[in-house]
Amino acid sequence: MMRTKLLSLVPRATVACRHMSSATKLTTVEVNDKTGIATLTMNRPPVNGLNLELLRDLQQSIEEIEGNKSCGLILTSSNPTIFSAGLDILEMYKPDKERIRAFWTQLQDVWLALYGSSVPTAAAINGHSPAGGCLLAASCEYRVMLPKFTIGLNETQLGIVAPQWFMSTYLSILPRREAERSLNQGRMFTTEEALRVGLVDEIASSKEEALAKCADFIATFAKVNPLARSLTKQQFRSADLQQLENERVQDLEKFLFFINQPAVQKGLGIYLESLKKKSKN
Ligand SMILES: CC/C=C\C/C=C\C/C=C\C=C\CC(=O)SCCNC(=O)CCNC(=O)[C@H](O)C(C)(C)COP(=O)(O)OP(=O)(O)OC[C@H]1O[C@@H](n2cnc3c(N)ncnc32)[C@H](O)[C@@H]1OP(=O)(O)O
Repeated sequence: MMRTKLLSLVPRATVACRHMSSATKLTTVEVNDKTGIATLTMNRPPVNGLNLELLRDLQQSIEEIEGNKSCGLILTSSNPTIFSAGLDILEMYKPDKERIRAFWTQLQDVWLALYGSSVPTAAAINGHSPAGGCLLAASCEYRVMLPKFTIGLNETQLGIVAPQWFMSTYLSILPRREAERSLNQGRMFTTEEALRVGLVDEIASSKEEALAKCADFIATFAKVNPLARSLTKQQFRSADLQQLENERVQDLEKFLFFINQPAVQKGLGIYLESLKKKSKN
């Protein structure tokens, strides 16, 4: 394994990091030698749109962290204002038949790996986090968010329906009434609102502070037996994980049927146009 000191890329207070993966282009993994915590950074400009390749790299990085006996995983973004814009709409608009199957299957794999991860997980949400971005953050056990950003499962606003496992992820954090209402509304929460409803656990004023708070959360497990901790986590999450495992093929077919509806394609086209117009103004 390649061991590179990345002192210039990390805050001064951090002692040393092992750069575990450099082969992947869209994610990086750095393990802090002192704490043993791995930081997984998404790096797909301009908005960390979750396309097939980013999802593949995410899964590879999660597996790398699991296999490397890291004490925990912190998910974050290299973009200073966007954690992740969610699924790359270009994967779903006028899709290629084979690629869209691979894309959705890969998204399932990433969720199974992250939601079911055996190590403690936290998200340092250093920017906007709509839809699939929110799903990733919500799949972690703890969330620290920077002010003046937004987060939420906004699928209904785009005319699409969040599948059951997106809902289960919300329900693992939010009270049922809040989860149902905000999913139906496609509500995006400001950082402060997200804290109030419990969608995020803490607010930090900088990315460094968010990473430190995530590391503090992970450190709360330092004296807990790791096997007891991970089996307990698994028991909490196994029904949700098992449900998708059992229904993977049906879930894929439902997604393909839904996304290929002319009305859904039309809606996605209009939404993409509105995003493009906005970015030109
Ligand atoms: C019964 C049920 C059965 C099955 C289930 C069926 C269906 C479920 C299917 C799908 C589930 C989908 C979940 C998703 O994740 S959908 C994606 C939702 N994402 C969004 O709505 C976010 C949209 N983007 C934004 O709000 C903003 O871009 C921003 C806040 C993230 C960032 O704002 P900025 O002002 O900083 O940047 P922009 O100028 O807006 O964007 C720059 C650039 O990026 C393009 N872009 C933005 N987001 C996306 C995206 N998600 N996909 C693709 N492209 C995106 C944007 O168009 C700009 O492009 P140009 O520079 O103009 O080329």
